[in-house]
Amino acid sequence: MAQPKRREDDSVRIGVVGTGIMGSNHARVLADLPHVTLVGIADPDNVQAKRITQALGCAAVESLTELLDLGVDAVSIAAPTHLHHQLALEAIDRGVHVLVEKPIASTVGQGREIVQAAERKGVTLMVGHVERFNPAVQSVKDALAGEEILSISITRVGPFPPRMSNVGVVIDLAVHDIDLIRYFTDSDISEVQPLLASARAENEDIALLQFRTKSGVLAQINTNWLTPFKARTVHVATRAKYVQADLITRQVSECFGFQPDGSYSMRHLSVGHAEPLRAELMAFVQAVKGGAGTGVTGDEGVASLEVAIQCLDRDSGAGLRHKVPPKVAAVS
Ligand SMILES: NC(=O)C1=CN([C@@H]2O[C@H](COP(=O)(O)OP(=O)(O)OC[C@H]3O[C@@H](n4cnc5c(N)ncnc54)[C@H](OP(=O)(O)O)[C@@H]3O)[C@@H](O)[C@H]2O)C=CC1
Ligand SMILES: O=C1CO[C@H](CO)[C@@H](O)[C@@H]1O
Repeated sequence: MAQPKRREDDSVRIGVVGTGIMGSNHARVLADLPHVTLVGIADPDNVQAKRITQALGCAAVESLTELLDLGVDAVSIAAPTHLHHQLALEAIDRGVHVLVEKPIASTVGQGREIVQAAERKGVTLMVGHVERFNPAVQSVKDALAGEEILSISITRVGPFPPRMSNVGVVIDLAVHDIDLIRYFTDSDISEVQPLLASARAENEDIALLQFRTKSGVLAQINTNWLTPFKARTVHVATRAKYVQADLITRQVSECFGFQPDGSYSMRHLSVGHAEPLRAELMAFVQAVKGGAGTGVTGDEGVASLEVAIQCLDRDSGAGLRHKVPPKVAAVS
């Protein structure tokens, strides 16, 4: 068994809440970060928590309350989305800094309550929109500096994650890209035109979303849980360039120098190698220690969730008719 990591004098004591896909990754990265002591992991599934804590050398507990009782400065909440509100409020109430996975909560009202509670208690609140720390996203953002953006098109598709419950593709996946559209344009979204359908899953699993930002940029998101492989691409047209990125392979290129005869030049852009989650958690630790934060704030998390909820509210509902009809029992 690995030895428990000793607390360094200036280290931040952090606990992880939830040891599913994302929580295991938070724990793995935090255990390896300088100036951090991974105190423990809370998950009602104690078998899973113990498996991870034995490898990382920290405590396994069954609830956030027990984790807080161990004495932590901060928690990273990676439990299912519908629990973010209750868990974040409990941690904040105990004066503990919070990184909460995206989306900040299930409803805008809950998200705002988390933001207000953090402000009242004077604790750091960050939302885990990890794509902001994807080096390919950084490269796109750099390429857009000083450009007049005209349109953005983002695709985020893949197979249905069987463990998924309570949320559909808009809240679970499109919220990443709503955040990216707001980030790339430095603008809020003012118009929303959604088309949703629920083909195989209980909640919407196909979403074609169109937006206009306050700054006048047109944007679209194509997301679904029907594609057998994962794809995440970004295309941005500006007055002078066309920037394209594959967020998985981290290849980013730009076309420029458009000529009247249709010819143009193209170049590949340099992209860093940092692990996005490590960069995000380092930013959180830095913010907890009083440094300037570079992560997504609670207000930004709420703003992106608000647009996602508008998409759900404004869809006509007609798409739900695409649902696979229940099998008719054979007549004997
Ligand atoms: N930023 C990103 O790219 C990603 C973000 N996420 C976000 O992370 C969050 C978790 O997703 P994911 O890891 O896929 O989900 P999982 O279902 O894989 O894991 C969630 C874990 O939390 C546990 N849990 C349930 N209730 C509690 C509780 N009260 N306290 C502590 N743990 C609890 C679950 O246990 P049990 O199974 O027993 O219920 C499960 O082990 C979601 O909000 C999701 O949106 C997810 C993937 C990527
Ligand atoms: O990006 C992601 C990968 O897929 C997961 C399941 O749909 C999401 O929760 C997550 O945000």
